[in-house]
Amino acid sequence: MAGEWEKEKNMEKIILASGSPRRSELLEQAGIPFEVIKSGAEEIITKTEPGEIVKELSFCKARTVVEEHPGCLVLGADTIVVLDGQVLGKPKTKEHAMQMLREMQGRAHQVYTGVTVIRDAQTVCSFYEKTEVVFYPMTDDEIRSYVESGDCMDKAGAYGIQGSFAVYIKEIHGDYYNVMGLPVGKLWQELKACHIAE
Ligand SMILES: Cc1cn([C@H]2C[C@H](O)[C@@H](COP(=O)(O)OP(=O)(O)OP(=O)(O)O)O2)c(=O)[nH]c1=O
Repeated sequence: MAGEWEKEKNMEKIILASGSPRRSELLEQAGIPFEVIKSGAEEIITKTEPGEIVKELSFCKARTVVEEHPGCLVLGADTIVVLDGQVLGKPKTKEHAMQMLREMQGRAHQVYTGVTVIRDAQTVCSFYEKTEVVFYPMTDDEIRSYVESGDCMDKAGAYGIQGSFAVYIKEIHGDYYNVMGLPVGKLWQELKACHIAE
């Protein structure tokens, strides 16, 4: 029985223009056939609204890969954290990570992931998903110890919901997988709506 669910979906293979191991893991888990070709896109932001920013960045990532792979379906994605209207990307240093996590104490923040799927010059779909997250209060020692573990350095907002940081997650409103970097449920709905998947 389980085998039925583990089977790869019957659809065209997607090129995942992302080096994020989480995104690969989620596509794998969903049974969506893919291969990874990392994008070297420069992340230039011209938008101001968070949903538009992540859509724009996901498009940039997909576009650089599609140029080298004409005719292929290419997926780009980007995740940011927004705290009181301020965009937080990945921390630049451990001190920066500590500062972000301290600022996120006692208030909700929003995680936005934008996804763009393109083929040649045609945008197949482009959307974003927003999830609200609230942490349990953390002492400065707990923040330091988490940051020292190094888990935070490659993640927007300086934490990974899917790892040891899980013990500090108090509330989540919306799609968990969106926080991890890819809203696979919404992606699947979009792929079905444009007849890429059935
Ligand atoms: C908030 C949060 C983010 N993240 C990750 C997802 C993304 O990989 C990363 C945000 O950085 P991104 O710039 O979106 O992606 P990336 O640099 O990892 O990969 P690429 O640019 O090649 O596509 O943060 C988690 O894994 N867990 C979390 O809880």
